[in-house]
Amino acid sequence: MAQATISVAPAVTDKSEQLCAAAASAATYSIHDDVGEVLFTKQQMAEKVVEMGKLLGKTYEGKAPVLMPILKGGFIFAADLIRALDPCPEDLVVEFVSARSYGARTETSGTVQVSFDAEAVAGRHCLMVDDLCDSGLTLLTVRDQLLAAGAASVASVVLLDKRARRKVSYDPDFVCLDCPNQWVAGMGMDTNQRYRSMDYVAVLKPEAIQKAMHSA
Ligand SMILES: O=P(O)(O)OC[C@H]1O[C@H](OP(=O)(O)OP(=O)(O)O)[C@H](O)[C@@H]1O
Repeated sequence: MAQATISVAPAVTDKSEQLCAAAASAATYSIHDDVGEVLFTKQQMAEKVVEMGKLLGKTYEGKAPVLMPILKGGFIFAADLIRALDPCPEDLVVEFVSARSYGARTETSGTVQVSFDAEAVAGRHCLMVDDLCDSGLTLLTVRDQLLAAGAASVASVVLLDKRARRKVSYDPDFVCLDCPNQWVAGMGMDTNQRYRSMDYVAVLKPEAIQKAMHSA
């Protein structure tokens, strides 16, 4: 039998800039072609997630928290954060929250549709995990519904906080990075469902936003 060999590429600590440069010269389309500016690199975010994992690990030690990723955008940050919790709280459980307000738009619709398992949160310390706090409406709405379902406490952690866009009286309890007032994508954040898989946060080219918004 022929022996299979796997070639190992040289270690790269951060690929964001190289990906954009490579996309610019590539003949075939890549989502990286649509990037106007890289705002936060993979490495910058990874460092913040490690710090946050230590802070939250200590904060929730002995509290048996419920980690609640807010779908869809929060799933990538939540996956990174849960593995960074140090120490990992005993009896930690994960429950997903479905929340949606933007759809194929860049402004919140003003109404957030929320669903979660109410039985799983009664009497528990809940930590909402989201990619972004923008108007604040999503986290405010989910928090109120968790408290109404009997949660013992509700706090939030976000990867990015876009304070300039706040429309309601709500600030996340834990913030990894402050975000400028620009439409951003990547690390779970979408533009009409695209770009969530980029492992960095970017400002898209205006024409790319228009194209994504008008795609099926
Ligand atoms: O502070 P806000 O103005 O409420 O905006 C923040 C929310 O918007 C995005 O979700 P979106 O409703 O776009 O759904 P998605 O997570 O499925 O992309 C994001 O993931 C946050 O949950």
